[in-house]
Order: sequence, then C-alpha cells, then structure tokens
Amino acid sequence: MATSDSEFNSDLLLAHKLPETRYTYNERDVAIYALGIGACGQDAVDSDELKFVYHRDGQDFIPVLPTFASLFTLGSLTKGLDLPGFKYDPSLLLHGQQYIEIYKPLPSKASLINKVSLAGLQDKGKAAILELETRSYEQGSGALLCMNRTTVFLRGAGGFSNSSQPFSYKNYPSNQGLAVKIPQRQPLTVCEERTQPSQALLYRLSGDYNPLHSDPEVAKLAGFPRPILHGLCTLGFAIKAIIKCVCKGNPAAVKTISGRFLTTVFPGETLVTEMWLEGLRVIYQTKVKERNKTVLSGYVDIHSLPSSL
Ligand SMILES: CCCCCCCCCCCCC/C=C/C(=O)SCCNC(=O)CCNC(=O)[C@H](O)C(C)(C)COP(=O)(O)OP(=O)(O)OC[C@H]1O[C@@H](n2cnc3c(N)ncnc32)[C@H](O)[C@@H]1OP(=O)(O)O
Repeated sequence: MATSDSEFNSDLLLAHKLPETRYTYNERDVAIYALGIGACGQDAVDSDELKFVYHRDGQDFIPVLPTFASLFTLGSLTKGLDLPGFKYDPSLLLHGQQYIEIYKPLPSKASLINKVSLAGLQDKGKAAILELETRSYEQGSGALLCMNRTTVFLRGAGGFSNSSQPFSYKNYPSNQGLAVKIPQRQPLTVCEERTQPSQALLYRLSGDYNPLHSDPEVAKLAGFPRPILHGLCTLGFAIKAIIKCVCKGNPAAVKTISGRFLTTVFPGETLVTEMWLEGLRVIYQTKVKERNKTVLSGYVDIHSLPSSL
C-alpha cells in the first residue's frame, strides 16, 4: 500500500528500524517510582509498602516493583515518535494497553539497552492502534531483563486504509495481552486506595513529562476538563495491590502483566481493585469509586501461589 510521502505507506513503515535507546536507573529512581504509584501514600509506616521506599540496611536492599519495568520504554512517544509513512497527532494520543514480561527480578540499579520494534498497527476507522515492543538488556552481561509491549490509541489517526479491508499488522502471538473476561463470581479479594490530588505531579518525576498530566491548558486541548493520571500510574497502583493481597508482598512472584486502560482517571480519585484467581493467573479490574467506573482490567501471571492462599 505505497502512496505519496505524506500519506500512509506500509512499505516505508514496516521497513523502518527504530533506534536503540538507553535507560539507566538507581535506587533513588526505584524509591521515587514507588512513591509515585502510592507506596506509603495512606500510611508512611505500612511495612508492606515502606520496604519499596526505605531499607534499614541501605537503599540497595529495596525490592523493585515489577511495573518499574514500564519506565524503560519512556523516551520517544511522549515527545512524538516519528514514523515514516504514518502520520498522527501526538496531542490526541492515549495509552491503550501495556503488556510486560519479566524474565529476571529487576536489580535496584542498572544500565539498560532497549531494542525497540513495531509490533502492530491497526486501522480502527476513528482511531489507529499502534504497538511498540521494547526488549531491555542489561549493559555488560547482555542478559534480557524484560519485554514491554505498549499499545497507544491514536484518536483521529484512523481511516488511512481501505475501509472494506482495514490495515491490520501484528507480529506477536495472539494469546498475549488479550482483553480479559471478568468472572461473574465474588472476587477473592479487593483493595482500595485513594490517589492524591498531586499524584500525577509526583508520578511524572519518574520520567513521563507529558503535559497532559500536569498542564490544565494542554489537558483541555486534548478534550479533558483537567489533567489526567498517567495510565502507567494507575497500572502501578493495581499491580501493587495484587502483590500485597495475592503475592503476600513478594514482587518477584510476578511473571507477566497485562492491562487495558478503559477510561481516564483523575488524580485524587479512589481506586478499587478487585482480584480473582484462576490457576496461576490473577484476573483484576480497577474501578474509580467516586464514579463507579471500571478504568482498567487485565491479568497478572505469577510463578507460584503463596501457601496461605
Ligand atoms: C522508544 C520506545 C517507545 C515505546 C513507547 C513508550 C510509550 C510510553 C507511554 C505511551 C503513552 C504516552 C501518552 C499517554 C499517556 C497516558 O497515560 S493517557 C492515560 C491513560 N489512558 C487512558 O486514560 C485511556 C482510557 N481509555 C479510553 O479512554 C478509551 O478506552 C479509548 C482508548 C478512548 C477507546 O474508547 P472508544 O473510542 O470508545 O473505543 P471503542 O469504540 O470501544 O473501540 C474501538 C476499537 O479500539 C479497541 N480499543 C478500545 N479501547 C482500547 C484500548 N484501551 N486499548 C487497545 N484497544 C482498544 C476496541 O477493541 C475496538 O476495536 P474493535 O473491537 O476491533 O472494533
């Protein structure tokens, strides 16, 4: 489907090689991230949460939350990722889904090399869905730490292909990151946590400086009454709740994370995460209590069940 330079050109797009990126972090970044996703936000001495921020023997001993891996992908999209053969308006971009596979417990500091590739593009008419896959390798050992697949929902960027046969490209297994079916039975457990009015301002210090989350004017231009919470912040709250309630506080129990952002969250709202166990899969959905709206749903695959469950 090759057209002129300014229009959709699948040949150009699929042949495009995304540059490698680097990401270096230390224990301070790990602690700031944990605070950004609400650790100790309700109780500064909650031992289940304090351990993600402070360790008596030194910050090297802080366990890293698995959703910290989602930060490794930051870099291009928020500043506007240039893709030859495909045009979109970055101000209308919303985070649609995140899929993460963790291959090794994340160290408290590391220098990483990210290999980025296009994993999918779909024309949905009113929108386009773009997926980018990032594999993060430890510099030095070359060990593969984790993989992120980021799905972005590009409002207004659809309709670029033939509507009777919309363009659809996906290069990963179809069973990964699927939308979940929420069980009809009562959840195994429920965790409620209030976000702070300043939550997005704190979370952005982990590196996602998109003004959609901090600047009222930019939020209005994007169609929102006020700045919205980062999707990855909401995901961080939900997975932290699963680690607390199902994994009995052990972040290394988490193998795979999948989440779909269904509606926007505003800083200050209360997140209620319901969890169901199906074998080694925790299915979850997160609602905003004040509006009774489901904002996120997905699953977490864990390595083993704690004996107390
Ligand atoms: C160098 C490497 C770079 C890597 C990348 C790094 C990127 C890092 C971050 C990227 C993002 C940065 C900027 C944004 C940050 C944010 O955090 S935004 C806040 C979080 N997100 C949200 O709040 C979005 C919440 N969701 C919604 O508002 C809605 O769900 C929606 C996305 C607007 C879609 O709703 P709607 O228009 O009503 O869609 P539908 O008509 O229901 O469906 C149309 C088709 O699209 C599919 N779909 C729907 N929702 C999603 C989704 N969330 N993700 C993926 N796909 C979705 C749906 O299935 C439909 O498809 P078909 O069924 O085939 O028709």
